[in-house]
Amino acid sequence: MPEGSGDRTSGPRTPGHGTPVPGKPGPGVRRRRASHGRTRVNPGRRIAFDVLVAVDDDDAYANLLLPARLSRAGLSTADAGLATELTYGTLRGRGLYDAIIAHAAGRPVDKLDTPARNALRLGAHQLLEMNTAAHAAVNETVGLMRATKHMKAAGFVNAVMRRISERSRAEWLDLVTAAAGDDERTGLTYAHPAWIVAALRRSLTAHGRDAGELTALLEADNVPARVCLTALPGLADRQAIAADCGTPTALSPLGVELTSGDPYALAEVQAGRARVQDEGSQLVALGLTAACAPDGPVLDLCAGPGGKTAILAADAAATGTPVVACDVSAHRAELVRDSVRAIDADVTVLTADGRSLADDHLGSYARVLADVPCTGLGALRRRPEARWRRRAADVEALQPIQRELLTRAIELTAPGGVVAYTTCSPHHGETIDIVTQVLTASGTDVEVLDAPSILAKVTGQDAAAFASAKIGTGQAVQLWPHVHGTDGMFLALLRRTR
Ligand SMILES: C[S@@+](CC[C@H](N)C(=O)[O-])C[C@H]1O[C@@H](n2cnc3c(N)ncnc32)[C@H](O)[C@@H]1O
Repeated sequence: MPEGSGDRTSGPRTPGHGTPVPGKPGPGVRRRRASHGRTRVNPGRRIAFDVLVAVDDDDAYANLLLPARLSRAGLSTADAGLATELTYGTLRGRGLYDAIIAHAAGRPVDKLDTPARNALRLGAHQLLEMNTAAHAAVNETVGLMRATKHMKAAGFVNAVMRRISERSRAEWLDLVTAAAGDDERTGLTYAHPAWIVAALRRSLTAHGRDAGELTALLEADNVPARVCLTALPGLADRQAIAADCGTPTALSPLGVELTSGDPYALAEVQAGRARVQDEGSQLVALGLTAACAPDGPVLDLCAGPGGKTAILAADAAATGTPVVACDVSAHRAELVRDSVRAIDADVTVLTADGRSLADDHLGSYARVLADVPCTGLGALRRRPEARWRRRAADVEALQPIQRELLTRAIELTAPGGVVAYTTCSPHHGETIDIVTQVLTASGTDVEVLDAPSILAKVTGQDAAAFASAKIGTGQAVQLWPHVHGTDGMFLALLRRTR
């Protein structure tokens, strides 16, 4: 029998004294009348619940759906803040909450109906992370079931919530990790699946860092990213934007960290002269513009939605250099067109598979950006559900296209020209391994540049701040959320020698 169905016979086999039986209210909790028409649910909590159900049922993206729902609902700042904390916090902590719910309900969470499962996740987050008083968290979770007309599940949810409320987070953690291996325990503690814990540990060392940084990295993934803007060079006045609503970023010479307000409401953003963009994304685009290369056109091979294209185009506008931007998705190519609308540059946007751009493009570009599709393991703080959606097998599945796109990027580059290979993942299998494999196949036609020194010039920092894996005679850059405060962007700069 699927759950949320008021199955009163299931649940733990030997409930102890005072332990509520799923489907029946426990001591001290009065059963509310089934007057769902009158059950009031905080609008922020209701939106969080709807988003969780859509993420679970329809593979929706919380970072897109939640802002849309919030702006439609016109909530107070407090309620919008509550909705955001409930949604993101619950999605991030799903691994631990599911283990606890399964224990308290006596069955795995995938045997529960979607509404009951997500109401319980929300309730567990309130109880164990937000320290909401037990009676309030239980009543609000049950009220949510009633308000959304899941009357039969309300009793079951009530009983499971009461059982969860009997232990603290630390006690639950001890209980559900008692038989767990190291990575699983670390994952449940720091809200990551065990395979990502293992992959990030290995990636830290592969990029020349200490495995002891793992906890700091996992914690950084659980902190919402700073909101940063790029003031496009020649179009927007960075200092003026910073004076208005933020502070200049420490690393990117184009960046402003927003300290208040809605970035999309800013006049400069609406006019396309400034863009919302992570500081790490700014840096890898600037790494390509700062490398020494012959004069000649610029290609952005995987351009959508156009954040980096806008930087490349603004830079190229100063010299009248043509820019070609390509994306396999027509919708994303359209976003690229929009990203450069304010820039007075010669930009051509193509909808095409970068692996098979027409042969007349071969060997013709002075600078090529290959910002390839990847797992996004460096941007987990932006997409709280992504860590639970991704699978270890995704890394391997993406490798062929990453290799093909980088190989094609090199073929499209003129002799002496520079390719930037970038990912928003630090996974060694998508970064160092891909560059090494493609270099091996390219023989002596390609050399690896010293990307840390190039970024040092861009940022005014010491190159050591960006030191990462040595590849051939050069070195890549791996940015980290816990070190640089940016997304985990990877950058390798390669010169085609002939
Ligand atoms: C990491 S995103 C690029 C982000 C972009 N550079 C930016 O800064 O806004 C990767 C992009 O590659 C595109 N893509 C995937 N496969 C491709 C292919 N074979 N050829 C060209 N683009 C591709 C995806 O549609 C996606 O827009």
